[in-house]
Amino acid sequence: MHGEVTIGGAKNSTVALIPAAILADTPVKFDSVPEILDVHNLMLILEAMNVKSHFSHGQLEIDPTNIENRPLPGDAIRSLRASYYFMGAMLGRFGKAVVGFPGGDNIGPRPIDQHIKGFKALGAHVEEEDNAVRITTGPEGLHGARVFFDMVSVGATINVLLAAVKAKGTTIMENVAKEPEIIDLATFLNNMGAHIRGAGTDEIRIEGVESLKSTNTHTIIPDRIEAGTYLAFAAANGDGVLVKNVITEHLDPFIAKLREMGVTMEIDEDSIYIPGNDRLSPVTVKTSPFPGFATDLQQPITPLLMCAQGTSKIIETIYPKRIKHIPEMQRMGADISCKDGVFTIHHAKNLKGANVDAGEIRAGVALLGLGLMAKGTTVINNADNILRGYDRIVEKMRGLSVDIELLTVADNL
Ligand SMILES: CC(=O)N[C@H]1[C@@H](OP(=O)(O)OP(=O)(O)OC[C@H]2O[C@@H](n3ccc(=O)[nH]c3=O)[C@H](O)[C@@H]2O)O[C@H](CO)[C@@H](O)[C@@H]1O
Ligand SMILES: C=C(OP(=O)(O)O)C(=O)O
Repeated sequence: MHGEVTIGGAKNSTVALIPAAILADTPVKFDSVPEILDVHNLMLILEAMNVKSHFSHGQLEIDPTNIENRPLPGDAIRSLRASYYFMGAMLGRFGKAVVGFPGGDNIGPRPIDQHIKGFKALGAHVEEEDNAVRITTGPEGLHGARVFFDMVSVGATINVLLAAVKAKGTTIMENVAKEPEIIDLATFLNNMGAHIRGAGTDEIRIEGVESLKSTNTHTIIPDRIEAGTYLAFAAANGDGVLVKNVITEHLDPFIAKLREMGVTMEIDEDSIYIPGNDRLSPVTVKTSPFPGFATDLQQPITPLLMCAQGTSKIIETIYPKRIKHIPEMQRMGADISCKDGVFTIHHAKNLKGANVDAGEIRAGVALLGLGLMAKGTTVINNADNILRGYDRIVEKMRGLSVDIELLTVADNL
């Protein structure tokens, strides 16, 4: 790999910002929007609610002024995890919501009990029916409340925040997630008149407001997981790769791990250059909520760990069943195993290209990374899972001299 790559807007911000847009009483505009399947599926959901949207060259305009509370399309809802943000957003907008159970990556059980606990604390009535969640409120609508989350959850923090932003009175959410994407969402809402304080700390305080109005374009923060993916691949296969549009602070634990492995990096204000060809040491990676090492980067860093002289370990504490890549990597000749959420990764000697399956987004991209190191051609089936969240990945990889081709294209991309 050789050349430059520019990181796109964060998937996990974008998929929260789009549902949040329906809380506005004006059209809203986003910039630096990634070209990913999740965005197209969220646009289909908006369309079903009579919300017009237009997406071109990284600019997304959404006009929720004629929104109607209509049933949402099941296929689009099931195509991504973040469709559940319509629960909080529709509650905030209409005081009621019926949303099908979400899809998203197949990475083991993903309960939403904390989201529901938060909605109930705000005064909502929640019922589960026919694979959907029906949430209603009385004539008074939602009211502010104190919510203590039993575990740190990105999704529950965002969903309850979306519901609370227009609720009457003060909401205090404790033990919340601190991910940069939550700060991005709060910034967008505050710029429209919301009163959210503490995003990025473990307590968020919201004073409900009556109306939200957009007056400027919101530029989405760069995707730290996309950046980490390219950095890991560059360190494994690179011959001079510059990764641009990076907020390096968002990648602190990842960069620290690369450093511990012995990866040479030239870190600038908003870019990182990796010369490549370093002799690498094995490490132990333990995933945890931000500011810890992101679970979404444990699979993308795996091919790099196979370049180290020795045995590395990954301890996956968030999704111990996030293992879809393992049998596929074994078929490519990798010496990797997993027991109870602990992955053991040995130095790889004789990797060979194979026909493999992208079981989910990060498993898929990790196979792509391993394919770069393997002899021969790798064919990745179900590549839609990668396209769910990696902005123009084929184009970007080609720009880094990778010989890659998209064989079938999803209908709605
Ligand atoms: C769209 C989006 O932003 N997705 C990200 C989000 O997913 P998501 O928001 O689904 O992940 P959470 O932070 O909610 O999950 C963290 C942990 O809490 C558990 N949990 C969560 C909610 C709940 O009500 N009950 C419960 O038990 C989950 O099973 C998991 O073990 O954060 C994950 C953890 O950083 C990332 O891997 C995903 O990329
Ligand atoms: C798990 C992920 O996404 P989602 O929550 O959208 O399934 C991910 O981005 O790695």
